[in-house]
Amino acid sequence: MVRFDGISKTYPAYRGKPGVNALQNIDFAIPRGSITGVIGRSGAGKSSFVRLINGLEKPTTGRVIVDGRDISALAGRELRLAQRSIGMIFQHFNLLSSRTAADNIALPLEIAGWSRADIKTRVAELLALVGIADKHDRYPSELSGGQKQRVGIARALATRPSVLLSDEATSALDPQTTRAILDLLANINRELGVTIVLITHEMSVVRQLAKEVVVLDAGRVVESGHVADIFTHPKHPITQSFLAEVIGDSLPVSLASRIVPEPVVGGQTVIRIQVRGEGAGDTVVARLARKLGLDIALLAARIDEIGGQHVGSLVLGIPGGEDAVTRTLAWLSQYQFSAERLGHVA
Ligand SMILES: Nc1ncnc2c1ncn2[C@@H]1O[C@H](COP(=O)(O)OP(=O)(O)OP(=O)(O)O)[C@@H](O)[C@H]1O
Repeated sequence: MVRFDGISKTYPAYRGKPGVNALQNIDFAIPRGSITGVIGRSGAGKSSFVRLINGLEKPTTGRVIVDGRDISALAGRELRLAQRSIGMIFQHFNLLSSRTAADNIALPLEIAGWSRADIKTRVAELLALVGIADKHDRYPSELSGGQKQRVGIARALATRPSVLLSDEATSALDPQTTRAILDLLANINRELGVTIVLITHEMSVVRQLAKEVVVLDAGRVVESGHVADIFTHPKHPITQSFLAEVIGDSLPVSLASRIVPEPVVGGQTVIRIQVRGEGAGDTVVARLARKLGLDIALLAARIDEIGGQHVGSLVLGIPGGEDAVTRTLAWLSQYQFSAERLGHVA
């Protein structure tokens, strides 16, 4: 388990630049064996958050406890020993270009003083684990981005850490390779029980891999919890904006161009319903049409899945004038669907 106890981090003023409160008043626990996504805009404090976990930064106040030990109080040899149980992978892989894949993976083991024979066995094991056993003697320049990140993952896991930190590890990869690397990380979490903490600005990464999420804004934790709960009921504007990246709130152009502000005789009122929760949107149109006896039109729909829950929106055309719209909105609010009026179409 990783625990932040009353953490704040201030970078001091430097060469005329003012000091920065990068993290403030953070009390937070990351459960053992979980996959936790840390999201936030640029400068929110994500990197500071993970650098505190592996002791690369010291907190200004508070303690960071990793597996029962106060990592923030350690220095020198004690810190280096503790850091063996915390692996890290990076956006640009950080491999040594003069070393083969195998020798890159061997590096932390050499530093930890393993014997040559043990290193050989362990490196072979790790190359197989990350699916590149055939790349043993390849140099980084001979590997694809995905293969380089596999080497990075193998190196990070070499000393059998209990925590793996990922700093935008898939940001430099194409979507297909990203998916493969995220699948690999999910397997590693499942099979080795390694706690994974991943910084990302990409919602698709959180959606595919994380079970828990921490939302940082201006150095504070503004929301945290299960991915499904947070994204079916996002409270903070930052969380809502991340969600909007996935489900979008733009209408199809052909529909948007038809919507007018004033009612159209014989036309429809356009409303948008937010869909949140498992199966939430499946039957709403049919139930609404049946209950109110209206020929409701489904004008647009976008539903996605996050943490096994549906999130998205349905855009409906309600015929029959103001009375029908009022009855529709009343019915929707009774079933806790939030709805907004977008205008009218002919
Ligand atoms: N070593 C440092 N010295 C001074 N200020 C720093 C240092 N590292 C980070 N900061 C500042 O602290 C704040 C938080 O930075 P941090 O890198 O933790 O955020 P981030 O969310 O990871 O951002 P990004 O997504 O852009 O990497 C920013 O205002 C940044 O400029």
